Amino acid sequence: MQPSEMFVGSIDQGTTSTRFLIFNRDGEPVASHQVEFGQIYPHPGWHEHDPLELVSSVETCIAGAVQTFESLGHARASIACVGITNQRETTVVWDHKTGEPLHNAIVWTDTRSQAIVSELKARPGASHLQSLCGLPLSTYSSATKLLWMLAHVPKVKEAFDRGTLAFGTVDAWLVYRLNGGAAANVFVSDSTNASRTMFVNLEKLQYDDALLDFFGIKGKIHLPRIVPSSDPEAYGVIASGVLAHVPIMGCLGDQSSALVGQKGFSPGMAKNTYGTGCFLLYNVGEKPVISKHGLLATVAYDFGGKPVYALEGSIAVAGSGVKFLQNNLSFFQDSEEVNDLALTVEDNGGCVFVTAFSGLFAPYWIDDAKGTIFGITQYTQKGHIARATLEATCFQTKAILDAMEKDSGKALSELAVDGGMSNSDLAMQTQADLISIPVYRPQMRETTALGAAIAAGLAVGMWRNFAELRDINRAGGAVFEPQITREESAANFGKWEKAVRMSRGWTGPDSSPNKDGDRNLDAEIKSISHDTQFNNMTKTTTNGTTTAPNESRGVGILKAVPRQNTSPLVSELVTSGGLGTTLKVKTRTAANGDADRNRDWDFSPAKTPLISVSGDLDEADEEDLFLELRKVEILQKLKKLRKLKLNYF
Ligand SMILES: Nc1ncnc2c1ncn2[C@@H]1O[C@H](COP(=O)(O)OP(=O)(O)O)[C@@H](O)[C@H]1O
Ligand SMILES: O=P(O)(O)OC[C@H](O)CO
Repeated sequence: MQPSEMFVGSIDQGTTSTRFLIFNRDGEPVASHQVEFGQIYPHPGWHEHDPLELVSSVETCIAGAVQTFESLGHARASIACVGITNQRETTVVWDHKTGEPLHNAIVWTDTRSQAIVSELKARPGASHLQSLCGLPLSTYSSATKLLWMLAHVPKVKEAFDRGTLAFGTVDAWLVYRLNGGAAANVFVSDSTNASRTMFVNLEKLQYDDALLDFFGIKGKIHLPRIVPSSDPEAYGVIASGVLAHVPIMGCLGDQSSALVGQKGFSPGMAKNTYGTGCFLLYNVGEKPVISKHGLLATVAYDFGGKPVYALEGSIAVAGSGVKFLQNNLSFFQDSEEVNDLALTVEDNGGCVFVTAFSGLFAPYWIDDAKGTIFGITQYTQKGHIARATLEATCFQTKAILDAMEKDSGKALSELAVDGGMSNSDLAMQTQADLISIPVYRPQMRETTALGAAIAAGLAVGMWRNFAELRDINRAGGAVFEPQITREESAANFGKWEKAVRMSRGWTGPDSSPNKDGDRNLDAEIKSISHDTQFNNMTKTTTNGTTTAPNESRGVGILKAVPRQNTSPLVSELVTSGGLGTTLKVKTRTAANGDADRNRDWDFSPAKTPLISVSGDLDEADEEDLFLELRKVEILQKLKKLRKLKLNYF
């Protein structure tokens, strides 16, 4: 078949719906089919999918789109191959022998592993994970979801003990099942998906023994082989249905796929996809960049040569906020109505909605926040809440762009967008206003599906190189220019940042006001935990002398200096005396020896009111410790102590 006669199918398995699109060589979708599937919310903060329903939704979409394709006069045989793109991190476990799932998939938004995350953060080696795999420890990654299942689902633990437990992200599960399951046993995952598990070394794109060891699964679980995102052999062939025998040749996590679909092939190019969540990926070239400002390092795409990496800003709630207004609050019947509802009012009327349904992801990583609406009065209408919902994603995008600029040293000149919520003109205008650069929205917004089609199409020779993709989806886009000043934008953003600070700690211990004014201190502690970076820390000995951190031993008081040195309560907190008790932090010698000593903190403030630190501390140790102490729970302990005292042995 000549490349010009070929079509390529693309399975787009998203968080709320599945689609199958068939693209021609001009990158135009000629036929498609989409279905929504069940969202299972067993408890607050839990979110599951039925793995078998995910597979059947794919099969339904393939059948529906192929039927349309044929009704348009095309031959099924002209579909040369299929690509897959999928929701990332969502964790599926099945029995390697039978191919049957052992539990519902735990979706990327699910926060049930919060306690596991806290426990893992206190383990030796925790502070080094991000430099290996690019991801912070959080409820978001697959690893903590898997550990939750091992701890709480007997069937999963039994399979683990028997040695028959298979783990995969959605791509691996779909490829496995579409190939026929256990009989064919095609068990692979592409690098962009595999790198979201926390099990993979980001530079080598292979499982990392230190990471597997850390999570306690080394050699005990069946993991998919990691393969390039575009490969004519690795992904096997569809075993049954209307596309039986058609090969699968490409696979990309959906956010990587959208970057490819937007043709973000050069370093410095970025895209922001407003789907269920919202994800900004910035191409950084052939070396990963480990963020210092709350972003993730991830694989942009891996087409067989050198992999290309991206900095990623992940926002947990975007379109799902719109769905919440629709399904939970009955504000409207269809997502697209949010735009008109928001336009019934001139502005947000003073409302700020921190849509922290899953805590807040990048760049904040606050797992003890929950969704909170600030500024409600008798004046508030549905329209204000609708606006505040759209604005929440735009504010977080602004925070991510600021962080990205700090990490990369470069500012974006334009933001390319796509995904369901990008259909809202108001949301995109708001976005341009808040980030003070133009927002470009292509005419064809199925860029996620297009990315997987490109990955597969490159493998089959439908396109030979990136140059041949140049004209795809170039015409007819819309540009949203900023319409407010930078000062107005900064004022709006300041309000958002305040709301973020105030949403912290909701799932932490409750506290009530008392006559000592604890309530004010509580609020201040929350803001300290956010505002204070603790990297200007000084250590003051009991006689008041300030010393370099690694010089002294004996008893000392660590003094946290706020970033702009403006919060008087910080010094009150550390110097005003109080109960004189100390909290206890034990350091453990890391398994891999001296280099790691004292860098991990094992403490349980609930059990002991004493912090003591054994061994030598260098500056990095103290910084690590204080990152831990930023946790609101700990700071609330400090509130009682009014002083933090560290014992050095
Ligand atoms: N016109 C619209 N305005 C605002 N939000 C929309 C609109 N159309 C769809 N959405 C939102 O976009 C999301 C679906 O986008 P999509 O890119 O298909 O996401 P996913 O791949 O995560 O399933 C839904 O959460 C929906 O509420
Ligand atoms: O379903 P989406 O499009 O919001 O994407 C989900 C992401 O892949 C989660 O990391």
